[in-house]
This record gives sequence, C-alpha cells and structure tokens, in this order.
Amino acid sequence: MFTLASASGNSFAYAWDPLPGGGAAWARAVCPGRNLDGLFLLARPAAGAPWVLEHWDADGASTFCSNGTRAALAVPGAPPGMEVEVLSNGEPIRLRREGADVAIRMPSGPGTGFRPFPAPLEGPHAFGWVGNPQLVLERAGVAALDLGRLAPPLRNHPALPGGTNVNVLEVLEPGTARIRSWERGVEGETPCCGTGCAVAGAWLARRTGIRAWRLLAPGGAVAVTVEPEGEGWRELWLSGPVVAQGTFDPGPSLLS
Ligand SMILES: N[C@@H](CCC[C@H](N)C(=O)O)C(=O)O
Repeated sequence: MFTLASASGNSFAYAWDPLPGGGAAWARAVCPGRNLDGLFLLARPAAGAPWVLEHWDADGASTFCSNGTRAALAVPGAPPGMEVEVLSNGEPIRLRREGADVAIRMPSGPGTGFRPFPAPLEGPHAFGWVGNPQLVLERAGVAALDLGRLAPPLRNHPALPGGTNVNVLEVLEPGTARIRSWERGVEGETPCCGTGCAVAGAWLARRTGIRAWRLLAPGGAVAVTVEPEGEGWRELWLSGPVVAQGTFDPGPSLLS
C-alpha cells in the first residue's frame, strides 16, 4: 500500500515497507501512469535518530527532492514535531512545520551553490546545484512561453552529462516572480520544482539584495528566504503548502 501526498502541486508516493526489487523499479512502475513525480521509502528510525527518507524520480533515478521531502510530513505516521531532521538520500535536512505549510532547509554544503554554465547561453541565466542541477533563465512572458520547445534542448545539453532541470522566471515586482519548471526524471513541466525555486530565489537574492521571494509556480506560491554567502548560500529555506492525498494499492503483480 502506498500513501500519496503533494507539495505545491508536486505529487509523490510513499512506502513504509521494503520494496522488493528496489525503489527504482517501483518508481518506474507506479509514477508515470499516475502523474506522480517520484517515490519515497520512509523508515522509522531508532528513538532519537533522524527520520530516514530515500527518493527516486519517476524514471528511477535516485536524487534529492525537496518538495517530496516536505510533503512527507503530510503522510500519516510522520513525526509530529515542529522541527524534524531527516536523512534524505543520505544527507541531513531540516524540516519545519509552519501551520499548513512545511519549510525545508536546502543543502548548503560542498557541491552546492552557483557555477558557470559550461557552454555559452543567451540571455540572463544562472546555474546552481542543490542536490541536483538547476538551470534558471529569466525571460519575459513566462506564463505564455512554449516551455516544451525551450526546455528539452537545455535539459539534454551536450555540455552537461546527466543534463539539468530547467526553470524560467519573470520578476513581476520586487520580491515576487513567476516561475515554470521542466524536470529531469519526469521529462516534462511539473507544477512546482522545489529545488528549482530555491536556486531561482537564491539567484534573485544575489542580484537584487532582496532576501525573501514569493515564487508563483503553476502549482501554487512558495516562499524562498536566502542568506547568500560566497558562490552559494549560508541558509536557504523553501516553504509552501503540503497535502495528504490518500492511499493506493498497486496490486500484487506489479513487478512480475
Ligand atoms: N521536484 C524536485 C526535484 C527533483 C529532482 C530532479 N528532477 C532531478 O533532476 O534530480 C524538488 O521539488 O526538489
């Protein structure tokens, strides 16, 4: 039996029990047909130890996913505390409940932050890593943009083995921007990419000095607060609503 939950329109399946055959195969089996962006395996740790989350994208790739980590707090049986430390793909991550919202502290250690995009690109852009690669472009008229035409060549850019997620933003007023995201692993536009929004907010903070951004994604608004440091950030939090969405039984013959 799987539980469903979503964060800012990004939807995920959660399992408490071991997944025979491995999480990657289950993610490929259960996600695409149900419009799910990924699968998590949750483990109740020993008393006092961090809660443990493991994640696979819909294509079975193991990667960090901030929205799915946030939405895990909507799953019945999740830790009830105000602040929770989880091990998500092996890395300690903090989650904080804020009423109906859950905030996540993004990774800020080695390997995170901004770096040059390894090929010439037109227009204002930034490339950052926050557990996964995020390209952010600034363009006018984001709502009407043909993302299905713009994003795939960048997502599969030959200069980037493994490719990248692609986000396009437009500043609407100081502290508010519209954003749309095309995600690796799902291979399409998603309602909201948390890590993409986090890198976008960090880039906007670097450029403008405004450290709190409201990003309007198709799945809803998320809040990003940033304390920039060097080529990255000292603190980077993303916050937005999370919702439980019931359960489903994939059936006994799923992987046979
Ligand atoms: N939707 C996620 C990010 C998922 C990972 C990504 N597709 C990748 O390329 O690794 C989020 O909300 O953070």
